Amino acid sequence: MSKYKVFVMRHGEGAWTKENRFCSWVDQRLSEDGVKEALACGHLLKEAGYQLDVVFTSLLSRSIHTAWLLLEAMGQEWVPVVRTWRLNERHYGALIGLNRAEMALNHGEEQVKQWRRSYDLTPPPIDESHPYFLEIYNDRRYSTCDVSKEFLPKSESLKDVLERLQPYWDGTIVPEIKRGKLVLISGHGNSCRALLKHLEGLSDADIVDVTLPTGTPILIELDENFRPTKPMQLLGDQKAIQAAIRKVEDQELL
Ligand SMILES: O=C(O)[C@@H](COP(=O)(O)O)OP(=O)(O)O
Repeated sequence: MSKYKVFVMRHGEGAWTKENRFCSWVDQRLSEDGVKEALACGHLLKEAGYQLDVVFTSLLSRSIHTAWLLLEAMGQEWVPVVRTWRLNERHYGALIGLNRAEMALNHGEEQVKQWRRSYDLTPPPIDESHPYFLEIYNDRRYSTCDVSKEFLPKSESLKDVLERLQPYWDGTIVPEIKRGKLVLISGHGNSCRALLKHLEGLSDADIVDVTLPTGTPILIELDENFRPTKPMQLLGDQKAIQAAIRKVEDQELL
């Protein structure tokens, strides 16, 4: 029997999703479609009668704006929004800013798929010569983290994301859920995949086939031991959701 419910969602479409570039820790805003997606999620949850108690986001604007828009559409703007770097998108290292299809031209589609979806492959790290290095590491938000700047990642596999996310899930989010709070996590494609791997008990091989569309709330129902009681549910029009998943999967195609 389900004791707890939690929503996990990837933010609305970001400006660089449209340009097919690895965005990762670069702070791009939502595209016009991304704004519409976030509002539509809010309407969907409102119509279903949900009342949120707390929303967790990353430190990146696209995840925070998604939370704000969703809460506005629900008429629940007062609900606390808690930000943490531990929900940031996976750090794509030297791949940040690069176009996926161009990468496939140079390295092959299979290599790009491996970089994007494998569990324990870490892309080459970012270094100071990278065009976005200073923009990321000189940003004041990263002085507010619970680890000092020099220990923040320079590249991450999905496994690394789960390792930095899990202590926050266990220590901060789970206690809120246990207190009976309805929690929504407005995260990113890969921070949400890491969390779903953990919650759904997916194998390293199975997580490779999980791709998340933007702006789609995923409802997870858990028993008292935080084990799923039913398959996760992507809420909304199922045909549109499948099309949106295919669109993300096809980003590395030539
Ligand atoms: O970093 C990015 O560009 C995407 C994920 O890229 P893929 O893993 O799908 O290539 O993250 P998000 O848009 O969810 O913040």
